[in-house]
Amino acid sequence: MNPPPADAIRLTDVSFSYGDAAAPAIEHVDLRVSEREFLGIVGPNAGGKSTLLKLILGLIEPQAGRIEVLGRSPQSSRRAIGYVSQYPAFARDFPISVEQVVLMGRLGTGPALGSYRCNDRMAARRALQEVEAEDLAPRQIGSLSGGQLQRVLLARALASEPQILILDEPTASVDQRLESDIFERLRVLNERLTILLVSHDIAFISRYITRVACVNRTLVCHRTDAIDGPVIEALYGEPVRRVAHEHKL
Ligand SMILES: Nc1ncnc2c1ncn2[C@@H]1O[C@H](COP(=O)(O)OP(=O)(O)OP(=O)(O)O)[C@@H](O)[C@H]1O
Repeated sequence: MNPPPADAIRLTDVSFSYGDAAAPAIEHVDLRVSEREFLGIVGPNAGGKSTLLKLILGLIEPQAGRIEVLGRSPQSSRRAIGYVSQYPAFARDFPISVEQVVLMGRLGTGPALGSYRCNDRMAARRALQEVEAEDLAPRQIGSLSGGQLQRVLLARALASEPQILILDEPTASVDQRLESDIFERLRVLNERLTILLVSHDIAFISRYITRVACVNRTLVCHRTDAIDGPVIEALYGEPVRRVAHEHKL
């Protein structure tokens, strides 16, 4: 019998509050994500989804509980995570080429500072090939369509050759055809990468994910085979954005 897959991410009784905020953003959260799992993360606005991602990325530290990423602290594993944010961290009219944007994904992956090395350029090219956007390399970033930009941002995350990919609403600004296109790519990438994906649309993502974590200060996981098709409709009726979503402690 094959051994069960190792945990890529493990949170044990994690709580986090911002400054002197009255209520914690995340409270008593337990979560285990296996290697090569594709986990969806849903929840209402201000439910704590981005806070959960920031904790896993090691950008903030919990006041209570323990987080392990690939068996180490989130800070030690930071380079093993590729991250696609909801909004690009640069102005669309900044005069920079697609290749240079994807190369940014190599920053911090090696000892050299300043100029990129040959293997950085090769990794950037491989990442662009993987999202079928090689021909976009010389284009100015500002000239891309929303769907092309999304693919380039995915390539930037892949350029660091990560083991885990984390995406925060990657398809928020693209239409449904492009959304399906991105998700088909993620399905292929999931054969070798663990993927965590924040979305407001559980009905759509349930075709691709194995489990969904509902975050509303606390966290509850559901297997998608248990909440498929008509059950999703019955549970949510419409996108989670509009659903009052309470967890009992
Ligand atoms: N930097 C911050 N300082 C203080 N409070 C914050 C900060 N970032 C988030 N919060 C608060 O923490 C709570 C959780 O926010 P978070 O951004 O994690 O939710 P979210 O589920 O990602 O929301 P959305 O779907 O609207 O993006 C909210 O009450 C929010 O106001």
